[in-house]
Amino acid sequence: MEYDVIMIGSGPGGYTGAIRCAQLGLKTAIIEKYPSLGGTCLNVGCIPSKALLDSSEHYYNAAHTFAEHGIKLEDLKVDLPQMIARKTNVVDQTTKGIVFLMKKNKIDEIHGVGSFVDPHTIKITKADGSEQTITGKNIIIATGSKPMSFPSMPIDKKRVITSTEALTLQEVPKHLIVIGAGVIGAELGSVYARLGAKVSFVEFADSMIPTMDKTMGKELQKVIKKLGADFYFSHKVTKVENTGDEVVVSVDTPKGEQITLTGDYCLVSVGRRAYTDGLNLEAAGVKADNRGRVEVDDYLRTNVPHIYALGDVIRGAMLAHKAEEEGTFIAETIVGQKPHIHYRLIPGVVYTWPEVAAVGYTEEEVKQEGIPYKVGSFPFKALGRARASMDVDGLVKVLAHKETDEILGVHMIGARAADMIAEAVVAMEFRASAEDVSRMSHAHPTYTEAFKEACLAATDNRAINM
Ligand SMILES: Cc1cc2nc3c(=O)[nH]c(=O)nc-3n(C[C@H](O)[C@H](O)[C@H](O)COP(=O)(O)OP(=O)(O)OC[C@H]3O[C@@H](n4cnc5c(N)ncnc54)[C@H](O)[C@@H]3O)c2cc1C
Repeated sequence: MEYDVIMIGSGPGGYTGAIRCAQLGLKTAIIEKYPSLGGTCLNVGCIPSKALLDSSEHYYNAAHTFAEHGIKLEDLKVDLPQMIARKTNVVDQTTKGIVFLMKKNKIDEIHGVGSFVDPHTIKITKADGSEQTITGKNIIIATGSKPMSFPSMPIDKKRVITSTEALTLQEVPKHLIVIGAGVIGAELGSVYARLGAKVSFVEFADSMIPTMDKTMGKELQKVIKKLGADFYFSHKVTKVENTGDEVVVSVDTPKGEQITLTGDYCLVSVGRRAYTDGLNLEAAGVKADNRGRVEVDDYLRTNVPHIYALGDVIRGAMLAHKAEEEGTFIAETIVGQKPHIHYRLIPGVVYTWPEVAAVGYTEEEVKQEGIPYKVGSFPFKALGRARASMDVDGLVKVLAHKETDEILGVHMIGARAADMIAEAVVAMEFRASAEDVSRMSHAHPTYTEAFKEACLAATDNRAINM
């Protein structure tokens, strides 16, 4: 065999796993069908969406909060093409960094569509039509996911768009209809709401971010409502039609009535599905489940023992850091180490402002599993630091075991929640109790005090109002 490991796909799971393989002395090749490395996350996902979220927050603050800080601006304008250009520049810099890391770790980078010829052989079809065939002792499928849609919502990439097109719009929509108020819909909807678009969320479930703790969805709705957005929960989209300059979205209400919403753009963000198109899994005998996800065991092995899979193409949360952990896990498994991933402790974040972040059980899950629990929560408006910065929206909610006080879940909405959740992950990895956290010193005044106070509240209702 030419390679110890062939990685198919260069997203966060693929490039992280390839680097760990190389660090462990395995001769590694990475195959990527696009000209740039980094996958969904770097090119059309995590990084560009965060770049636009930040730009839109700066604009919103300049327009709405600077005056109260005593900063006066005149003639404030949104220059969306410049925002998009900055985002593209951030993406380019980041993807170039991955190319550098491949070279540094002596990983062979091959561009083209990889497909199985047999369980050890991969054919790469390049953009110019030429082909190359390579063999590997181990093969890792890291081909990610693609946006989902339904036949009633045909994507035309002009007015009926997915997250990919929403990251490159050249004008701020007048009225953006977002189908699906999950993480991606909430983030991109809030970008354009902050830039001045009227945004309407149509969601089949009864709240925003429906897979997270219900309290978070309600709080997020309150802050997004302040941006002028409106919400159609428990509503079902039956038809989406591009009529030229407009998009008409037909919706069934919970009472069975039919209404139509008319906007200039419609973002379809109803989820993503595993991507294995063109891989020719059959030639290797690799099985996928009925949702198209590659089936893996606890070691991330497919039914063919030397073929592994990771990230969005397998079961579990579609998150970049989950894929990264799995890349490292597989590399270490191949060389006979005993790595560890604690799936329950993979945090989830929504990068709206304020941010939402969570780890562990939701309140709905502990109820469902019959785990005895208690709740402590603390509002941001009671934090000195939050008031000084005018970041008073949000709260921290801690779920702890009723008898042992072990922290079971932490849910935050508020400024810097995305960074603050790391403390909760560490605490839970070491099985800390709410009292353990409440007895650790947290600098004052900081946002992190909200976590300490929520733990105090969960321990014995001792939160101190700051
Ligand atoms: C708008 C948006 C925002 C997001 N924000 C976040 C966030 O903030 N945080 C977070 O954790 N997650 C976020 N995600 C999710 C995150 O992007 C994915 O979970 C992550 O990219 C999955 O990594 P992966 O390595 O499994 O696959 P991917 O990143 O999807 O990479 C797969 C790669 O495989 C390549 N490929 C596919 N088939 C072949 C083939 N046959 N041959 C060669 N190459 C192939 C693809 O071109 C792609 O480059 C976001 C997603 C979107 C869409």
